[in-house]
Amino acid sequence: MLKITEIFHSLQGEAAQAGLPTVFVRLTGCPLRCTYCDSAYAFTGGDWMHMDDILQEIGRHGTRHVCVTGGEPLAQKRCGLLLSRLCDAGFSVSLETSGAVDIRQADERVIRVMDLKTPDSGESDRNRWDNLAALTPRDQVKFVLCSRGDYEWARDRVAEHALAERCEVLFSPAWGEVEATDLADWILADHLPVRFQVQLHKLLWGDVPGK
Ligand SMILES: C[S@@+](CC[C@H](N)C(=O)[O-])C[C@H]1O[C@@H](n2cnc3c(N)ncnc32)[C@H](O)[C@@H]1O
Ligand SMILES: Nc1nc2[nH]cc(C(=O)O)c2c(=O)[nH]1
Ligand code: SF4
Ligand SMILES: [Mg+2]
Repeated sequence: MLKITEIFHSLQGEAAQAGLPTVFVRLTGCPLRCTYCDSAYAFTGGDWMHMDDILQEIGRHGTRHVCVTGGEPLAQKRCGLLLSRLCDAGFSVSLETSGAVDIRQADERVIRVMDLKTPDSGESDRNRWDNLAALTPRDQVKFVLCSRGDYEWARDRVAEHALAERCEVLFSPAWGEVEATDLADWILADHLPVRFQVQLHKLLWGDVPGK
């Protein structure tokens, strides 16, 4: 059984798979409290669901892509099994996870999108830097930026850990906190080897749950 806040069908709005029709499974609960979190409604509540019922509900939407998110999905012990079952069923699976948990729990077939928490998130002390050793070229590291200071911090971490040589690196504005055009100009001025992204779903539908 897993505690689930919502299962919904939308366009992937984040990371390198942006734009692909995807089913989202949002697991309940998170040990972090990022200042900007747009999914705080998933901290509590939710419904316990059997693994088979989750798979059946996902299958009902008829998509190839599944994104497991939260809350912090890997905070639930059975999440690793869900990810493997989804891979076995032939889905292309991505996982949104904070850098605060051991990402080795996730099947290597999964595209792991690991968020490294910046100083202005308020949770950068929780980053598990040993996760970097587990990254493969199919994974992605994401920085969600609240300020110019966060940008410079992220830029320096990319260089320090040669992140762009390990996997794709994403820089995203925290919604409403950094101007997207400013971030784009900073990346270009510094010739950073990173992918700029904005939350496509919020451009399309606004900041609403279930989209
Ligand atoms: C809601 S979190 C769930 C997964 C996991 N807890 C994590 O933080 O990666 C999914 C992604 O949304 C990002 N996110 C949350 N609130 C955001 C906001 N206001 N603006 C931009 N990205 C945001 C997070 O940084 C994370 O990369
Ligand atoms: N459309 C859409 N794409 C997303 N990609 C990651 C999301 C998340 O909340 O983790 C998300 C979301 O909430 N909606
Ligand atoms: S780790 Fe993810 S779900 Fe948890 S508070 Fe931060 S952004 Fe929200
Ligand atoms: Mg979201």
